[in-house]
Amino acid sequence: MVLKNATILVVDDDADVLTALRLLLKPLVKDVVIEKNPNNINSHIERNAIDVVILDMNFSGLVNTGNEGIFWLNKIRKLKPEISVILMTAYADIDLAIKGLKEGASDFLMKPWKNEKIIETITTILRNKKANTAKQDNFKSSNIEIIGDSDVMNDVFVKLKKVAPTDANVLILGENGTGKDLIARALHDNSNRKDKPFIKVDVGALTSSLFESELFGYKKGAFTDAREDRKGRFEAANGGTLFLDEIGNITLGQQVRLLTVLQNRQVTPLGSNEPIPIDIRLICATNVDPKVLADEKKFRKDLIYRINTVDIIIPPLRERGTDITELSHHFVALYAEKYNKTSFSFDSGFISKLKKHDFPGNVRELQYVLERAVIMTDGIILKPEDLVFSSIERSPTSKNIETTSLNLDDIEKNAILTVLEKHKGNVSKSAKELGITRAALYRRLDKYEL
Ligand SMILES: Nc1ncnc2c1ncn2[C@@H]1O[C@H](COP(=O)(O)OP(=O)(O)OP(=O)(O)O)[C@@H](O)[C@H]1O
Repeated sequence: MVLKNATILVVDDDADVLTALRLLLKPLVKDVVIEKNPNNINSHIERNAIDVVILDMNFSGLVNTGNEGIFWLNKIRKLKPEISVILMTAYADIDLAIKGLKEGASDFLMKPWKNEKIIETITTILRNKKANTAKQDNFKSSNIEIIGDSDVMNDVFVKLKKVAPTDANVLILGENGTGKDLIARALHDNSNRKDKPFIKVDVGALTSSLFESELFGYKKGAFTDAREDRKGRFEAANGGTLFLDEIGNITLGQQVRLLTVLQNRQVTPLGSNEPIPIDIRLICATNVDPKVLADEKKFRKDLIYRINTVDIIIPPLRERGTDITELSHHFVALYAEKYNKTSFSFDSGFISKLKKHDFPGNVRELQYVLERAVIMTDGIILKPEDLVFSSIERSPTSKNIETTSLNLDDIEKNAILTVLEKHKGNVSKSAKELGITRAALYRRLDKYEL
């Protein structure tokens, strides 16, 4: 796909290396240009539309600058900053390669190289470039970067681009952790309402008594604890977007109340007789199987029609092909920065191990696994052993749990695992049953390393 249209320049003073790389890449890319003498880099990049340069770091003393690779890297960056540079280095020069990353190289490869690693590195660089250009054209958002270049995700992006500027109600469907929240925000950020509020409510986690007061607001004295007037979330979102998450988990009674507000386009706070007109764009999301939503005993058809002018189905991570590579580079770079670590490179088995896992917790699970890997590793090359998959995503069984202990932590851990098992790993439902927020449940999952 991206490789097919790429032109690669390989610069190395070893003729065998040039031949081997040309033979490897020629069938995959548009063109491979090879060059022994780095002094000619300039004319190649002026003459050809080079996408990626694979650059050796040692050129038997052609220039005397400490290191030739870094010298030529800087030249390329100065002349054509849009060209990506991959440094080729021997293991002993790894510190220099890291210096190269800091100076703008996209990645480095170690000699002797593995063919699949070279192809994967080039593909990732080209994909990131393409995704960034596409995002600049399509989905500009100040703080959201939605990674993905698989066909299934590109279909999602095409739909998002069409729907975002309209006021259509959108229903986002997808498993836990697929990015529904992120997509909802992106829809708002790319709509005409972007300068107005974006209000998210996790309706699935609201108890029946909280549902109305939270959504519709209340007047002072409406019930015992109502010590002052409080705006509901509908009113808070006025002019902007209201995002109702976990909509598939609300009761039939709650569905009726929601439908009434949506039909009348007005809310009446508890304890008041004066309806307030509301102007919101509604986005809903759920991880509930669409078949359940189609079951009239569980979900009202009239409500579904109202919230679902357009539906967007976010595919699970295991169906997104090589997006996993791109997301991994993204998260590893993010966490390397967060934890003040150096740039990381991936051992060839690292991505293979990720690809073999089926990620029931989707992108969120990948994110946690990579954050843990970045924190725990001592090296600069991430290896398969650095990946530890969490057991909570694989419906845990209470058989593993110490049930006789009366230690409070054990009891809490036990309760969490039991509830997670009951709800097949669904964090929202589990949090609701445990009587805590999703954030509080995630904190405990972290605490018990579940
Ligand atoms: N395509 C993506 N690119 C970058 N980050 C992503 C992507 N998809 C998801 N994420 C990240 O993964 C995490 C989980 O995403 P998000 O909360 O949007 O999922 P969700 O489907 O709403 O989950 P849940 O069903 O549990 O509410 C977030 O940190 C989000 O930023």
